[in-house]
Amino acid sequence: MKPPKSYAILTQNNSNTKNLVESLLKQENVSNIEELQKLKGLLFSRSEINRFMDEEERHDIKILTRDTNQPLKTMSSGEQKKALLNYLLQQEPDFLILVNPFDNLDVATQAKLKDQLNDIASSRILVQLVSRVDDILPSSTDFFKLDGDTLQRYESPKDFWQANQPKRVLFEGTIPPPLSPIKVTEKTLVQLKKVSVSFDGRQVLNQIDWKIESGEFWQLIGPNGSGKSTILSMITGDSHKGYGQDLTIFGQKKGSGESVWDLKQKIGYYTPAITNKFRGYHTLEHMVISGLHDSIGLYVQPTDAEKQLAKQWLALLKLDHKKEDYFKDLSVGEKRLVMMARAMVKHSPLLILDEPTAGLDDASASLFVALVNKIAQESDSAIVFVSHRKEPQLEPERIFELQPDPNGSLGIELKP
Ligand SMILES: Nc1ncnc2c1ncn2[C@@H]1O[C@H](COP(=O)(O)OP(=O)(O)OP(=O)(O)O)[C@@H](O)[C@H]1O
Repeated sequence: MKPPKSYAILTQNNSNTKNLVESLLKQENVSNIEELQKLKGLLFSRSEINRFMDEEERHDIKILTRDTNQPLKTMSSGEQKKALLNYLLQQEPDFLILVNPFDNLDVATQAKLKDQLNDIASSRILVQLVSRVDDILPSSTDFFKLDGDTLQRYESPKDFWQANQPKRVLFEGTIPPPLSPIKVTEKTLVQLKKVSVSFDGRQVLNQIDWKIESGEFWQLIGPNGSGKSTILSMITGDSHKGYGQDLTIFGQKKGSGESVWDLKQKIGYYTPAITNKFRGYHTLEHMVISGLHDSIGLYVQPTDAEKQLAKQWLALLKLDHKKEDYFKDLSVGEKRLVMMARAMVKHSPLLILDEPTAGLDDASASLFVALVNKIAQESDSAIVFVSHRKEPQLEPERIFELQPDPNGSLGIELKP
């Protein structure tokens, strides 16, 4: 018997992924993929995990975590995805829609999930929506590209692969300088000395020593659950686990009465999930300028200098023609690029980028990485780039790896 069809849909920055997914779930007719009409589909995506997380936090409804005490929010990405896939399969859907299934997963977990999905593909229809061509499953039988709302079908796999080889984006232009540089006197921005963290008696970090100095470009790597987010949240002040530890940030020992506002002022933080907080009517220009004020939206009239700066950043991202558009009307990929400018506009002394390329298409990821390299070269900001994916163009000077161990992860510096 022939295995079921497996559809691969390449999404790009302008793709209306949400509309397509909604139509498929509502069992509506979607042109070029009519065979799925009236079949029952379920969704495997980051947004579904977020929805279940919300249910848990707001209404105390535990669905994916029925069999454990641990809240979904505190699980590693691999643990969350596993829980969601099991839950979906129990409901025996006719087809599964997979949106960027490998994002946020470490290499070993990606390989495991890939095997599992290839197995599922032998008995169930899969519809993959992926923004990176490398993520397309070998089981794919039918190939598409989503351009806005238009689903374009390729005649053959060969046509698809010929048309969609990832291109390297070369970065042109220079990074706009900050309006008012933020002064830091310390050379050492962050220092962890023998930092150990445990949750519910389980040790996650074991005696971590790490020093981040002004202007350094670090990549932080480590498998799912090794403690990367735990370290970052101690640095940004979002976790109380830093107290009582030997952790010094911008010259101030954690727990010595440092101001969280002062800390936030000096740290630029970007993770794709932040994008969801900005749902109001903010123009792109105001979005970029709001990065100077650390606010969601702008409550004061921007100055001419601020407008000029926003214009330069938007030009760099080739989005200047949309500066008066509303942020909420952009595609996901375009939103990410604007959020990236927002995080960088101030030239914070420390810039933390937490899996920033997740969900971007190949061209935008390449642009993003080129921009980060450029910032590293041209500015005084220290950068910590967290990523599972090997971004071929990324040029970190130093790599810090968390290596899991039964007594908590060890922190080791690797050669780039
Ligand atoms: N508040 C918490 N309560 C219980 N366990 C937690 C809590 N926060 C984190 N953990 C656990 O600590 C471990 C490290 O989690 P962390 O999120 O720091 O890993 P990570 O390296 O960032 O993972 P990923 O790459 O998947 O994001 C995981 O096993 C997670 O389940």
